[in-house]
Amino acid sequence: MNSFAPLSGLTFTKMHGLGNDFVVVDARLPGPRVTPALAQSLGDRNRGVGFDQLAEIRASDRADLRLDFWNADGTLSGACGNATRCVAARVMDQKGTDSLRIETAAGVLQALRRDDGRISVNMGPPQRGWAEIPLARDVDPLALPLAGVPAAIGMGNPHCIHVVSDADAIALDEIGPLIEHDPLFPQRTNVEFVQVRADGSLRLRVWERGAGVTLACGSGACATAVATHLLGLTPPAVEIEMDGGWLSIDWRDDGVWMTGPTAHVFDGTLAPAWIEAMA
Ligand SMILES: N[C@@H](CCC[C@H](N)C(=O)O)C(=O)O
Repeated sequence: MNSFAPLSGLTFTKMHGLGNDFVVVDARLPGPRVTPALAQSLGDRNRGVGFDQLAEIRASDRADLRLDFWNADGTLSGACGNATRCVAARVMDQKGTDSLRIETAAGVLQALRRDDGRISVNMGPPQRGWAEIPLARDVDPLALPLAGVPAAIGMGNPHCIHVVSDADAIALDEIGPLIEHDPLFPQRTNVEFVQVRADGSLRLRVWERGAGVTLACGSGACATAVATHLLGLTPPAVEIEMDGGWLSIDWRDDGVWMTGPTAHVFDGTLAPAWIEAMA
């Protein structure tokens, strides 16, 4: 017997989509419930496991499963595109299927495995009205009264998209938190800086609400593709390069489809003593 094996505790799976990394916990199994404090402690990259988001699987009577998303700061989000694709990939592997329906706070989402192994999720229609995004007051979501005149789009979570000439020149870790907490966003916001390249692809960098700079953001890529299309800069289907790699986004009649790779990194068990010390 491995003498380092924990006796019992909370099991989890570590996954990532383009370096946007996740701890996946199956709350249908016995074990401690996820709370804001547990999410925050688990998200600590030094004292916990570390993640951008924690995806909590729960039972659903409307779909194959339900997912709830926790940010590293212990707050909940209505959507997480990359975690949805990652969990879909793992569950499809386990069930031997190529399609899955996943209930989220933003609705029931369809996930599919493509022939090349990439996973697609239909994130549903974007929210374009100021109250649904939500914004604090009635302003034009495509021309916000903020520096740089960014656009706001909801994908089950709020996004503030800035079109810039050089996305790599932006001091994301300085500007990101200021916009995340701007009073125009009553639920705070994710913050995107996007550059439209000569070949029609997009270069995107994201400051995530509740997580900071991440290597990729699925809902951010969807919101950005919607915004650049509405602004007349791109067709409805576009390739987006983030720091962690590429996502294909396609805004169709039935919703915004997002396609990209996923990776299963490892499975683990939290030591009971760690859980007790954290409580
Ligand atoms: N990484 C995500 C978005 C996660 C949630 C976000 N930080 C929020 O609070 O809305 C994605 O892939 O969509």
